[in-house]
Amino acid sequence: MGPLVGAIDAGTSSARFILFKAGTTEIVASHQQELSQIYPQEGWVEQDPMEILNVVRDCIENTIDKLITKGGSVNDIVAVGITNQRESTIVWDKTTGGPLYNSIVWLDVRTSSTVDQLLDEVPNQTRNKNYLKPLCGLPLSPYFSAVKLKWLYENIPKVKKAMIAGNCLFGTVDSWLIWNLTGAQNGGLHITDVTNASRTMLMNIDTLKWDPGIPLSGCLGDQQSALVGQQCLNRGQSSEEDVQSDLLPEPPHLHGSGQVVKENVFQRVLISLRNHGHSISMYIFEKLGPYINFEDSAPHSDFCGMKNMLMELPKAKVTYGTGCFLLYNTSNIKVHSPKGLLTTVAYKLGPKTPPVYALEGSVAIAGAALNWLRDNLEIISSFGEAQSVAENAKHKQGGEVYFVPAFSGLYAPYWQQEARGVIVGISEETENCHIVKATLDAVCFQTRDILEAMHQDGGSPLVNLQLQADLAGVTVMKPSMAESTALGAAMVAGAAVGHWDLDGPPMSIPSTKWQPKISEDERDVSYSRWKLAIDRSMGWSI
Ligand SMILES: Nc1ncnc2c1ncn2[C@@H]1O[C@H](COP(=O)(O)OP(=O)(O)O)[C@@H](O)[C@H]1O
Ligand SMILES: O=P(O)(O)OC[C@H](O)CO
Repeated sequence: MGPLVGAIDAGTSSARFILFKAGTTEIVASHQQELSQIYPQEGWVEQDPMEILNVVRDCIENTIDKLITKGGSVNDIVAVGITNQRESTIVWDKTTGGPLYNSIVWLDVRTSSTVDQLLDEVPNQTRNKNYLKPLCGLPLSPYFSAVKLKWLYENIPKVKKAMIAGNCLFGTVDSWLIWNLTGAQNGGLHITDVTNASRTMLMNIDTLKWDPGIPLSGCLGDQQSALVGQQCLNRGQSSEEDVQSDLLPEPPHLHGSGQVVKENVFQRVLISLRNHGHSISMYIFEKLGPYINFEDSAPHSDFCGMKNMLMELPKAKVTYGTGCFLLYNTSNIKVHSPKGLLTTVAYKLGPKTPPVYALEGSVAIAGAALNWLRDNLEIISSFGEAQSVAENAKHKQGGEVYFVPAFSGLYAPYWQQEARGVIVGISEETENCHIVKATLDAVCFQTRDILEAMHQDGGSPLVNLQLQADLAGVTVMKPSMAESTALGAAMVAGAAVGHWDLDGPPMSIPSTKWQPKISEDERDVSYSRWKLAIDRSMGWSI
């Protein structure tokens, strides 16, 4: 059956293990299991590190069982990659191997006051959130690992004691899993990679060094992995000069629509809706309006040729899981965003290759809002039901409802840790279906917020892509193989052992393309109402 490449995808809501046929997008066997979340106090989100580890182990074991049933064997697996929820902070005792505290999940906002204190320490009393951005690419926010680690040191005596004794290991979920899967107390590797490290606030994004430096390799944060899996790569580009020329293409000859469309940088945004059914994606794309064209299903290769579409590979993707993350590959260039986007490491393929960077728009609550409808409000019984329930709202009064799911503040482009969720526009006619619809709308509006920020960000490379977009219109593709995150980890792991050629032509992934069905006026009116709802969510938890 082999060679096969495995990918461990340890997300926030679920973990999976997936076996791909090397060099292809074909899934041979997989297993997925949900993960529980612990909410000890308002705004606190934890997970049990042992549960994460055990669920990952179960996923691996079940997948192997399925492989064997199909006639394969463990010996067919030539490499395993790992991809994971980022920022979540785990500390454990290197002598016992036991966690010293639960994982503090990326969504957790207990460190708001820690961030506040840090802001007080910014020179010249400016309280500038972006003070460290030139160094690490990130604003000061409870989102990132460093503040979570500081909180653990200051608040959990066991952690402080182990740190002082030199027995405490810190890591994001990738490090925790790798340490355990490579022997734990008996020589387990305590490593991470630059994509995860770039989200701790502890790594300099220029030098890619810790303070002091440690060489890293081996895995990818889940959103960067999805960027690779969606093939938003810079194939064959090794120098800054090459990158520049790619970003300054000759204006292409426009075939097809014959209409020059003024659009944004995202002429091609790849969307990965993991677990989300077809109809729900339809709904989302309809809402994303100006950024999307819908056309018939067509294989990836057709897409590349269509409308003489610039022969360029896609550079951006959005992935919807617990949160929603849009990453735009900016090649060797670190684009600093004045509009609240993060400058992050996209990937680094081996010790001798230069790092590739990305601009990221992070949204904390996307799929998690559906969990809230199911588990807290109990107004849907399954995720799959959300679409049909929301459809009912179309035929009923009471539909002017907007829901800003700022459960733990708002991330990009607002970075407002004091924001909290609001549902506005409720009338006597409002029913469950309106709330469900408003939840799905919120996922779309938040993505649009990010797209707007990217659009406005301008900056030299993006402005040039804008020109390209002006001519091409906008196409968004949803790959039929939705496990882009795991695929990225498999690609990188496979490449490291010579079983995946990342420089070769892109793999052909059948995809569906989308374009809006509602009018621009309708879209603009609802988006301006969304902005009003955002205003109402701001500053609530002060
Ligand atoms: N059929 C569906 N339709 C819409 N959303 C779904 C569906 N199935 C799962 N989801 C959403 O996807 C999220 C989980 O996706 P997953 O890829 O497991 O996330 P993560 O990578 O964060 O672990 C859940 O929050 C859930 O709300
Ligand atoms: O669990 P996901 O897939 O929503 O991803 C979580 C992110 O990595 C958090 O930054």
